[in-house]
Amino acid sequence: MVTGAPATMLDRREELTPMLAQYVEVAERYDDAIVLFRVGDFYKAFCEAADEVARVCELTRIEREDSTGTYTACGIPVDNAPKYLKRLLDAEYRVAVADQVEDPEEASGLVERAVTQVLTPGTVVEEELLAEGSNTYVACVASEAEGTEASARTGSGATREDEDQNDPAYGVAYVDVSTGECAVTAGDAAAVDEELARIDPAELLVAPGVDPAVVDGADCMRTERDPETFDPEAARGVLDRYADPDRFDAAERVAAGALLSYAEYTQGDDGPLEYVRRVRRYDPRRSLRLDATALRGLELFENHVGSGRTLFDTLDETRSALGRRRLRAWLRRPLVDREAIEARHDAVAAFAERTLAREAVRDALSAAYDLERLAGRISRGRANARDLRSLYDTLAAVPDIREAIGGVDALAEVRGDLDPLDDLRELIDEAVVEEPPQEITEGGVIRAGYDGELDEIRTTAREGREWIANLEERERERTGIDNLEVGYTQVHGYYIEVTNGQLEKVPDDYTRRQTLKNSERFYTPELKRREDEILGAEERADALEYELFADLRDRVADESDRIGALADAVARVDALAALATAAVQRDYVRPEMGADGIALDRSRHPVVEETEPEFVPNDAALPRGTVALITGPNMSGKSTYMRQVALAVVLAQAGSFVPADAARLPVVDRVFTRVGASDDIAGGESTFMREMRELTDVLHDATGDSLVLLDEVGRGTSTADGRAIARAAVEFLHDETGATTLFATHYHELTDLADEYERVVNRHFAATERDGVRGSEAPASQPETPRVSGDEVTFLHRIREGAASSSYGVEVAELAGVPESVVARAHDLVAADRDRDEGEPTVDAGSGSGSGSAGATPQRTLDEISTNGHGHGDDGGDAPSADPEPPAVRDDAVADLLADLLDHPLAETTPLEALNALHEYQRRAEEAANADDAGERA
Ligand SMILES: Nc1ncnc2c1ncn2[C@@H]1O[C@H](COP(=O)(O)OP(=O)(O)OP(=O)(O)O)[C@@H](O)[C@H]1O
Repeated sequence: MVTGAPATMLDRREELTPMLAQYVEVAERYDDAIVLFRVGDFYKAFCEAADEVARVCELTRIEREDSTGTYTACGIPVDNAPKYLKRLLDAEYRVAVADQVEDPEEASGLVERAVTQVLTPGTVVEEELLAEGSNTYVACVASEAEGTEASARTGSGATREDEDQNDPAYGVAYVDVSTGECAVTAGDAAAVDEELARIDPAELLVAPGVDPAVVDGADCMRTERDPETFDPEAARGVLDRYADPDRFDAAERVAAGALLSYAEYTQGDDGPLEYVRRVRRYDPRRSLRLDATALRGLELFENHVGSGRTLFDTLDETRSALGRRRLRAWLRRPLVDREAIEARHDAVAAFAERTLAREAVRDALSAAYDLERLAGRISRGRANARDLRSLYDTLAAVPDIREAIGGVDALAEVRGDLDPLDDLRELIDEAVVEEPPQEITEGGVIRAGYDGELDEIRTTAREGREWIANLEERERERTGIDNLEVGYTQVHGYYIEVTNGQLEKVPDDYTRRQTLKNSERFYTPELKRREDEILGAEERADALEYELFADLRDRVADESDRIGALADAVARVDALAALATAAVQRDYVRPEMGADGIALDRSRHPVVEETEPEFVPNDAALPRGTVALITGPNMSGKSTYMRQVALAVVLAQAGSFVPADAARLPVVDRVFTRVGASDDIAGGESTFMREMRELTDVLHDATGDSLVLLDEVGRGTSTADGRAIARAAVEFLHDETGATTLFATHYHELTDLADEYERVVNRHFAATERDGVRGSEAPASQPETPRVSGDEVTFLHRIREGAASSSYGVEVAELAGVPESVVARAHDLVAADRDRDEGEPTVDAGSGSGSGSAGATPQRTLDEISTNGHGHGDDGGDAPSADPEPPAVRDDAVADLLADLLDHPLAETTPLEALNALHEYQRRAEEAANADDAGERA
């Protein structure tokens, strides 16, 4: 990274020209940024900074030579700056833009320049650099106990319980500098992780005392700040400019204060950001909690595989950037207050029932500009006349929206908030012409009739121009020179031109101004006077227009609270109309809230159904506290089913209708997931370690009001361990947490739990396969016609009562194109395994990681191991040579080992302890095996 003052320039400091010396001076103050200097129509960088700008932006460098020697320079054209600035930001640069802060014409000597803005990924406000329908946040994490104390407490030796008691309160603050939205909350380390996942900042500031592990999950640019900005008193001082600091906790104060001080710094350090009108303090528990794993697992906003579509994409029927951001926020933080949820459902229902009103509203919204960002620009003094006209156009759409939803009770509240700001609209319309120019310093902005003085000046200028327009004719008549012409040049002003042949007719009051080859140019005293008058008037008019405009902009800025409130209402209307549109177009149903458990009739997965032409709807009946064990072949639809149940919950609580024929849903406090292919190895953790970490979170934090999705828990380790962990987890969820749980598993023996535990139920996914190979679902017993094609498995994607008997791993391997010989061999092994088990359910070859299907050791069931010690008899000639004979083990040692494993208090085990424990269990298993071998040899 090349930031601050370029080294070469520092070395030659004494010799630099005044302008380069000025560059070095500014660059030294912004040593964390690459500094760009406004010179003419370019933003320029010099020496090493120039080399870097040229490299990142793919621009040419130029060699410059002056009295002090040669140096390189690189310029970004001002007109096309956003494109290049974006490249620098993408390369994780902060860019300090130094503008001329003095009129070059008035400057004596070097024009004064100062940094007017520091562009950073999280604080950009340029329209061209911002994503339209989403927020760009910069966030800050600080801890209450600054310094070493805080980090010492979260050291890895602590158990979760210890952590809970001692965990310092962290403050998390975030701000969108383009809209002024700013909020802050506090919580423990886990809450920080969860909040950062939801905020999804583009840039993060971390206070010095915060343990780096706490912010590990945030995948964005880190920004270092001077430790002093995190000083509690300094932070309080900054926050005080925006809100009463005593409303916040110590950690919140530090986070918000340090953050706002950074935001001010990036906007040119001109003091408080007027458009950050409030610092909202919120409690994450007042919304349905979705941590990073859940957001990812449910693919709300991101999808790394498959169609690439997300839940948000599917629902996004909004018509404005405001609405789009709001819908995102609703999905990110669904509600937990039943009344509030039902109020949203009422509003969506009202829109869903009224097609005309809905379409009228959506049409009107299409004309709406991004009010929040407009208001931001207006308050920052960066709005031009076109921005004010955009505000006018948006305000002009409001009455139509109000009219369309008039008289609808469920929409009365939002209608009431849709204040069309008539006074402001009239003011703008009176002041600003309909199609103003881009520039606000060159006139043509203010309407006639708005200001008496301006009108007078303009009249003077106009009369002057009229007088000049008629001059040619008058002078031709007066002098008898037929070809006399009146013209104007930038340099010489107005002139009367007479060709050489007519010069003798020139009257006495003509004064020579310029001699050309074939003609002479003259002026008269009156022409000169008029010229001065016109030019003076135009200049004064431009200056006055600018003044009037700036004044108007300030008056509009004074109304930013009202504009903000209107923006909020427009965002709500758009999001509600969008949800209604999605509901109507995709046939969603209004959920009945407050049920004691989940009951979905013919529910669908909102995203998969869009791409799957024959999506099979499925019911879900899960009374509160049910643990549903879901078995079935690979690819049969288990993950999809679990996700669709969770998505119904999320959608309902976000205010949406849900994809089902009927839905009765509880209000859930938290959705936990450990679903699907989250085998990404983030942060260098092993897959299993990550899985256990996620499981720990679930077991630790789930409540009776939570919904838990677990997919193939334990598959990251050996079958026996995985099975033990899965069983223990089910027992714990049933006995201790009481969370409603969907648990997909390939460990068929877990299905026995349904006999032992009251609220454990079995569900399975059916498939048919070529005749006679396996008797999973006898085609005749099925209500629907089974889809058997050739000798392939056909998935019915239909959930049923009871447990599956088979997992079809080998068939799936075949579908996936695993070589025929391997498939054939795997079939043989599965058959041999089944013969041995005599119908006893076992873990299928091909389950979990799928390794079993390609020739690994067939696994024995838990019961086999614990009851007779020796799982398998002789395999005879059928056994593959690679298959070692299962080690004979001593019953007592194994029984003890299993008992310990099953009793292991998972909920109180940190991931590290889990690994250690596993290591110990493995050691004991080996010891038992060796002891037995030794016994046999003796
Ligand atoms: N109800 C359904 N109707 C139609 N197609 C479905 C349905 N459910 C799932 N599918 C399709 O089946 C495929 C497999 O689904 P899914 O990943 O849910 O299976 P799975 O049982 O979880 O598989 P695995 O055990 O291998 O993880 C997906 O591509 C999906 O599009």
